[in-house]
Amino acid sequence: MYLLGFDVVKHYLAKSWSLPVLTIGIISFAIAHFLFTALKRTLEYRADTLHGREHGCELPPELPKRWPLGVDRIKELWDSNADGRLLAFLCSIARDYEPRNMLCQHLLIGPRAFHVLHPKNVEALLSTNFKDYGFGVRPSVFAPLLGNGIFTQEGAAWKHSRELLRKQFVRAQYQDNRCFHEHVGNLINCLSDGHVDLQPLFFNLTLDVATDLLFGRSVYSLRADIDQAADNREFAESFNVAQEGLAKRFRLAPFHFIYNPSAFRKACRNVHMFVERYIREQGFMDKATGDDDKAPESENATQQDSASWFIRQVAQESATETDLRDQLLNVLLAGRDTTACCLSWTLRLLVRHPAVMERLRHEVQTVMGDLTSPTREQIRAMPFLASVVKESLRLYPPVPLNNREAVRTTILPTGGGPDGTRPIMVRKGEMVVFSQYVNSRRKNIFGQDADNFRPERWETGELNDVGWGYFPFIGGPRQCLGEDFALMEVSYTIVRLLQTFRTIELPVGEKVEPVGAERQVLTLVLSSADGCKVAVKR
Ligand code: HEM
Repeated sequence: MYLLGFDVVKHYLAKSWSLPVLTIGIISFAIAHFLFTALKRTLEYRADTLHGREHGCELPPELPKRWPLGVDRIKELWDSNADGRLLAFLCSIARDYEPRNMLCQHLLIGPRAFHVLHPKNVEALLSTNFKDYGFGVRPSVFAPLLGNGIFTQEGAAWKHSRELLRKQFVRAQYQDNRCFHEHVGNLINCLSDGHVDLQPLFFNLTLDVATDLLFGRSVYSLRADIDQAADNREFAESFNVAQEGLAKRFRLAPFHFIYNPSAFRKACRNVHMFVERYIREQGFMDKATGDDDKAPESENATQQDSASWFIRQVAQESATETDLRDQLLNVLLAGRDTTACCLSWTLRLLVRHPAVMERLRHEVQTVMGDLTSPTREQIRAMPFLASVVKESLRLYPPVPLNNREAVRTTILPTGGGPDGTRPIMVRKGEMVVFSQYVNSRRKNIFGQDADNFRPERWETGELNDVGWGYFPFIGGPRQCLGEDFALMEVSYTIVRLLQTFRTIELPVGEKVEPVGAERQVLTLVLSSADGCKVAVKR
């Protein structure tokens, strides 16, 4: 075909009159293509408008703005982000829409974006009309580090990855807590009586645990000052740099390609080489694993069997070494920072609420007595601990802000029109933003004390019908696969810290601000700008 086309072009060029004819032909084709596309878009737009009218759709109000194109709003957004208070700013806007639970805004550049607050709209977005939405530019933002894995895929490829990984996570739920024991021990060994910032240590902990689970080999970043191997250290550092790069690209969204410095590329390369080398050394792609593999729950399984079991199972269904590498890195990214942030915010809240800390200590002591190393059953017998973590995830969801892009024109069930009850049409290519952080502070969802840390609200039954008002792990088909694992890791760590240290309290002179008033760092996840400083005593 190609050669045939080439011959035709050559034939025309050979004739003296052919060049102008060719030029006119190309210009005519371009104009025809433009007109055809414009006509197609106009017809689609009209058909969508009609569809919206038939369903009684109306737009929600626009975000009030003083300057053309809402430049004032964009500036406010920028300033509040630089000040570490972007989410507080979004909450202040949402307050104006409280009774309707819906707002709409136009971005300076790019398509219209709807910010949904109403639980019915969140449900439509993440569950009922799941198929109408995609990730937009997310896959290409994350591609340099994550390639092609569950976190970046959509459609059939995502379904395959989801099924593959889901099986491993279901099995992982039967595991005992051996996977946490060693690393939480290393964390505790880093702490001596006195003041410490727990936040960076929690990031090390969750990296060590996640690499152990996924690769069958921890990078032991908590042993960096003792005996961490050089290649592990290089991996841990490179992974941090690569992840910071992804966060920067994420903020640039459609212009993410602008950010691709050599340090970022080098960090991604190092991470890839580390994982590939390990896959090759262990022969994960060569060994056909089968039923005789000792599953982690089997009685004869050793710690090593449990540790490399995950990677062997994923290897079995990965076509190439790169596929396997990408899947592992996707899960590592999904599970590492999120869990560290949850731990950090929970401890920050606990030291600022001594009565809650005291009640939690009492529960841990009652269930555990003199036993250390809590089992899954023991952790499940601590309902107050579960409420504390749930409340911390409500006020500080590690993924506080998220979005989807409509892949076809679709409808949100409520929030449009003057009384805020009409459905809203979302046209193909428009964005929908959703935020657990903002929703968590809605008084018409969580009551008058929505801003306060009160774990008891999860015990009284007052939130039995909260439904899609609470979604820190989102929900629907793309619900977090690591939820159970993360909750176990967080709970295990808190129990061990409380058992080891007689007191864990706010250091003298540390600020006590109202919940949500502190400075925050928003990357892909939400962390505290001032860390998690505590005073510990054995
Ligand atoms: C407190 C800790 C965690 C929180 C709050 C959390 C939250 C989330 C959220 C909000 C998503 C959806 C992202 C989106 O689609 O835009 C997600 C997806 C995911 N999470 Fe988690 N996560 C946590 C821990 C973990 C852990 C420990 C793992 C694994 C070890 C993990 C594995 C995954 C995976 C594989 C997905 C992708 C699911 C899919 O797209 O089908 N997460 N998580």
